[in-house]
Amino acid sequence: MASHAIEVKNLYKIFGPRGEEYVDVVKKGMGKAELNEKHGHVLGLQDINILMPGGCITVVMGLSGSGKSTLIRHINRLIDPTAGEVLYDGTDVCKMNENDLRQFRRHKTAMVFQKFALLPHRTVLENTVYGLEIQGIERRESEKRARGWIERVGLKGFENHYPNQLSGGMQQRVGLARALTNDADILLMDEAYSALDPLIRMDMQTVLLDLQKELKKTVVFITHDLDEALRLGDKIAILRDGRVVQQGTGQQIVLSPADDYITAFVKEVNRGRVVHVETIMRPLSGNPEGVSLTVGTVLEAAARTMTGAHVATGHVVDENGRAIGAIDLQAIIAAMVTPTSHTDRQAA
Ligand SMILES: Nc1ncnc2c1ncn2[C@@H]1O[C@H](COP(=O)(O)OP(=O)(O)OP(=O)(O)O)[C@@H](O)[C@H]1O
Repeated sequence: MASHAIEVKNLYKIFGPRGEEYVDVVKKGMGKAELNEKHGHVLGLQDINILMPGGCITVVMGLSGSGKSTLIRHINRLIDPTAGEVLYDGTDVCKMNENDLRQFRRHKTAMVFQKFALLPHRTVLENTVYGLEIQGIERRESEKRARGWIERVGLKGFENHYPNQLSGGMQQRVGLARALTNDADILLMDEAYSALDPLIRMDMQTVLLDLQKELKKTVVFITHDLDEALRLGDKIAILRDGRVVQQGTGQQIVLSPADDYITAFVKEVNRGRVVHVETIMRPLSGNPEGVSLTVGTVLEAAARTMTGAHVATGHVVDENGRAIGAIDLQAIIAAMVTPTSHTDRQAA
């Protein structure tokens, strides 16, 4: 069975007329500044290797100019790589012929943009059916599907409104409904929520997480916001200057930042709301003691439960209620305290 995973392998993008000529020097260690200075070419991405598992949300995070948009645009080949592969279910998107690429883009991928990209003269319904219209799907069927998704994203009753009659959050819901109506396996979201107010942004994150529980699409989500990355990402890849500096689960990144750059990024994160009890539990020795904490409970909630029950010990249980580890309040508090730097942590 197809896994619907996306595998980015040894990907390089060097912007400029003779990018291919400089792949080797970059491989040998020439950095972005030197390449620009000596050869007038821009190093967009270098040696990117990321497995984006099917049915999961992979977040690509990084500051402005780190290469996030360049990377996501390779997935539906809006940009051709200078070297490397982008495999989807084993097929290299970069080698598809024109017809296969058109089919892939139309049927397998859908994009959600920061600026919504809605057609202003079309209503919510007409914007949502647009993709199906292009595919030549019969109106009755396309409208039925569109109305279903409009309802799912919480816009029932707004079908006949125009984009300028809607708030930013509502417009982004239309963008999401339009993308989902396509029924594509891959959802590409490029800074989709970055223009929204914080509360609306949280709402939209919740909408995506709720839908994803059921839809299990392969989502690639670009953001420069770590809180958003930690909330949404089953997996997070952090880019800097066109390179992946660290990839893993949010917890791995917060607990074991790969270098001082990532440490600085995660410093302000409330680890109590990110790290799960199973991550820091120790093996059970003897009978389970204290309060029972289900896998997935975050440290802050665990500490609250223990304090409420006036105990300093607990055990972690799996989905079936089986005890799988032990934990105590002291370990929880220790894990909630942020290490000062990567170097300090290594020395500790
Ligand atoms: N068409 C292009 N020609 C030349 N350089 C480019 C081109 N597109 C992107 N770049 C450069 O590639 C690097 C990565 O850019 P990219 O837009 O992918 O970063 P980003 O992380 O998405 O940034 P932002 O968050 O600001 O959108 C930057 O140095 C950028 O200037």
